[in-house]
Amino acid sequence: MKHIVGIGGVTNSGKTTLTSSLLRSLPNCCVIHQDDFFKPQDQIAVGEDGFKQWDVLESLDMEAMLSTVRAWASSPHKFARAHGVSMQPDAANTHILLLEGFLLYSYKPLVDLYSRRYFLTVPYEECKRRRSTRSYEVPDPPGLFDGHVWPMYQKYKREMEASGVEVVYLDGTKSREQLFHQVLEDIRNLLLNSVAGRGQGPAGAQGPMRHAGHRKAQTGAA
Ligand SMILES: Nc1ncnc2c1ncn2[C@@H]1O[C@H](COP(=O)(O)OP(=O)(O)O)[C@@H](O)[C@H]1O
Ligand SMILES: O=C(O)c1ccc[n+]([C@@H]2O[C@H](COP(=O)([O-])O)[C@@H](O)[C@H]2O)c1
Repeated sequence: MKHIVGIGGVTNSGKTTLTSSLLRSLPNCCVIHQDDFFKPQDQIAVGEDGFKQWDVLESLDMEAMLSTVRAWASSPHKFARAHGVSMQPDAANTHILLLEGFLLYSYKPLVDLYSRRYFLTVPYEECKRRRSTRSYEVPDPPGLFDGHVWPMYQKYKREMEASGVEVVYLDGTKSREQLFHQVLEDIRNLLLNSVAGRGQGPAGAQGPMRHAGHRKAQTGAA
């Protein structure tokens, strides 16, 4: 059984933190981080507001990300081996791919492939506070959060909701432990139900995917 699980949501909501914990606890689990698919800086458009437009789908090479997902789907064993994930013999038929990122559910070719779509939220003030302590490869210029990051988050979230994509909202102000246990239990139920033949997700993975090369991917041993 192949399952693609999305860990999406606003910047600094705890996506990477949660994903790392899940990766250590789920069997035969690989991960792809959307941040690894940012285009080079010189390809990022500058908006009328003067800011580089990092927080739009066009700033990401989503075709390359999709190819990486397809590589996993076409041969999860091979993908796991290539990324140092050792197979758990007692769960040999279970394969999980975590996709982690801030714009996971806005790219149409991927949106139906998830067995579960989690979406972490944090309120504006907390998000801004966490973001101010974060250092990215390209540091935030003054005013970026209010002028670009938060408005784009709101725009994409509104569009996602309007398009009817089904997500499971998670409150990113809960403790790391609470979030981890909540999601781990939910995914374990998902796995049990799919083994029992009930509530099977789309397992994007089951579709007619061909193997495709990938640019960057990270994985973790279960
Ligand atoms: N549940 C949580 N409660 C409080 N702070 C958190 C929580 N999860 C993560 N953080 C902190 O928030 C910041 C962003 O976390 P991170 O996992 O990198 O978020 P994201 O991947 O969504 O940008 C980090 O400083 C991290 O330690
Ligand atoms: O990783 C990078 O190279 C990078 C370069 C410029 C900007 N970012 C920011 O990365 C944010 C998304 O990542 P995250 O982990 O905060 O959800 C997004 O809000 C961008 O503004 C990230």
